Amino acid sequence: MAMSMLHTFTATLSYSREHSKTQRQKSSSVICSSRRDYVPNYIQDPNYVRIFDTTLRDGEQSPGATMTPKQKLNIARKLVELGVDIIEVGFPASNKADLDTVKSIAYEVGNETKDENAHVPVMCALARCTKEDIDKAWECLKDAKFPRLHVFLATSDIHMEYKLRMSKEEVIDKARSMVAYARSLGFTDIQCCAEDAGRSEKEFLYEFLGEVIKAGATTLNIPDTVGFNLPREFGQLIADVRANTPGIDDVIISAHCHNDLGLATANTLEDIGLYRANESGLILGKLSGRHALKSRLSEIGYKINKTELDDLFWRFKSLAETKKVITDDDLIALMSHPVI
Ligand SMILES: CC(C)C(=O)C(=O)O
Repeated sequence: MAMSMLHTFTATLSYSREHSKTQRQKSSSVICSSRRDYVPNYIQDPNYVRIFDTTLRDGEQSPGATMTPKQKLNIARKLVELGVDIIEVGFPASNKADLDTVKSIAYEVGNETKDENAHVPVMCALARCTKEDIDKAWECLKDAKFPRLHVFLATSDIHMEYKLRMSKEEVIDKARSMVAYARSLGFTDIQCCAEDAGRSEKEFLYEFLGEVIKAGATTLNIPDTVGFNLPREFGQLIADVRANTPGIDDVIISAHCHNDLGLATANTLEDIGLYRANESGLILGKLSGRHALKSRLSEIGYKINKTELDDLFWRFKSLAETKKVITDDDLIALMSHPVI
């Protein structure tokens, strides 16, 4: 079961977020202003987050969530209106109906329009790591303005042993050669997915990802395929991938989280607008005392003496008169401007 931004109420669909190395979440006005010059492996504005919507593909995997071709086209049009950057339109090799639908949606909404300022999203199709699947994806997307291939292969021990029956070396070899094959057909925008990344052995994952970057992948999809990761763990996984994958600065990282434990949004947004309480569950505000302040500071890494606490406490109190909650960022700002 996965989840989407659009269909959270059904808890069925999938929701991905892409960002470059230094990105954080940003407002929709920034999203609109930065979208125009699409470069697959590079986002000019370091604060811009690309939205990859897989309602039409992963969303359909939930029991009872199947859609007719007409419904899919209507949804695709709505996604364009919403300004979604990348629409995963389907999995052409899975059945003929999907192939036809991907082709027609790519034609209807993924092409140049007369209005050169109109938003044309990237059209993405899923494929296993086989030539047949990749050929079908290319057949559907080759005339789109921005065609993207999403190719996947599992990297967790359990999937490699029991589903793929392949060794680590074979998995790397296959992924590398299929990314290169997609390039040879004409795909210049290739999203490579390490399926079940959330349960994969990390050193192997870095190696796999590094190799597909060398072969020509432009986005790396890091999924929590079985909806099993917790937010801190998933955040750490992304941080580790960033820190340890060779060539990572040349690609975009995409998070793809499933909602089996109800954590897809929290896992995806590495920030969900909640204030973090201290270990005893308290939020800092105008009623907080010295002890609470000192203990939160220590939790975020500041050790201060009595004199420093005296100084800080009164500045903290006067700030707390002006806002409801004092965040960690506020504390960091207060600490970086000591009066004594
Ligand atoms: C098959 C891939 C792309 C996926 O949806 C997942 O791993 O969650």
